[in-house]
Amino acid sequence: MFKDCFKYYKSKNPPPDLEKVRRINLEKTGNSASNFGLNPVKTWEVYELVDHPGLIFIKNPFTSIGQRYWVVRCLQDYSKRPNKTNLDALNLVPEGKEWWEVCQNNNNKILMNKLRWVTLGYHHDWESKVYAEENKGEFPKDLAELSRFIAESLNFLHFNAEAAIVNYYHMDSTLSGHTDHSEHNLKAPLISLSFGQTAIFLLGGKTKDDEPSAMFLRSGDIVVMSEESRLCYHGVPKILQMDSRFWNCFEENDFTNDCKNVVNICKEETLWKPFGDYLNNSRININVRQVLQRGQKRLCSESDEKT
Ligand SMILES: O=C(O)CCC(=O)C(=O)O
Ligand SMILES: [Fe+2]
Repeated sequence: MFKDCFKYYKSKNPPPDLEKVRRINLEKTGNSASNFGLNPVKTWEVYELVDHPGLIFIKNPFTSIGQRYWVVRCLQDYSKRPNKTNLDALNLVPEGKEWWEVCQNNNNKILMNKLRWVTLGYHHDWESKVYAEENKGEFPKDLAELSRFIAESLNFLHFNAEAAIVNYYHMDSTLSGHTDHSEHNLKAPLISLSFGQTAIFLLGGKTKDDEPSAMFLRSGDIVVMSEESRLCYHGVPKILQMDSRFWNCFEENDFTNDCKNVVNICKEETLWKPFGDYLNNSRININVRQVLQRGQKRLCSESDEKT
């Protein structure tokens, strides 16, 4: 069922329907939203899918400059060593140099499209499907704070961002149906942020036989997978071209943040241009997870588990 649906959306351009949703009213009002490039919480449009309890959708709560901020972080900063990327195995970026810098200096479009994922914090080993203590990098403080702010706004308290996968999609990229089950803490929600071109997102059930629902994920949209939906199959069969109004509409300009050089790039059109050019044919998804149970200090390494 999931596979058939995946193929259907991959080959056609059907509009997904998202009719069966219920609106959620948030009682919370966070003051620090603007520090993260978010509009005030009281203006957020938040929905839960009726057929998938626990799947929460926040319709683009970001300001344009806020969207730009996270895009610059993903392209220029999170892609840097020692964070692990799919490029590590390919030896395409010379020692001492960084991917984004090399792409810009040589206008290297081929290399630009080769980056598919970066992991932050605990690295998820795709082969063994485990997170290991030895494989841990530093988790970016700004992304951890953004994630906690989003979680708390939805009443998920004490969310600790410990791992993230940043997925970089181009117009022909897909992500096949899977569940995210390697985290030790499966009660904590999974927070997914999308920027750039639009994705068709499929959300199925606990098995591949359940019929999935399809929805558009546009630039700035946030999906939170929690409770019953936390372990459901999901995937991205198609990326669709969108216009760039989401990150180019400057009605506001009061964004301040510790990363002054990033904010400066977001506000200066000439500095922003290469990032905007990338985004015109790409989608970036940041998928944030809590790995540990609350109170658990560290993961057991494999040898600990055996003894
Ligand atoms: O790109 C997306 O919207 C989903 C990404 C995802 O499911 C994952 O990284 O596990
Ligand atoms: Fe996933």
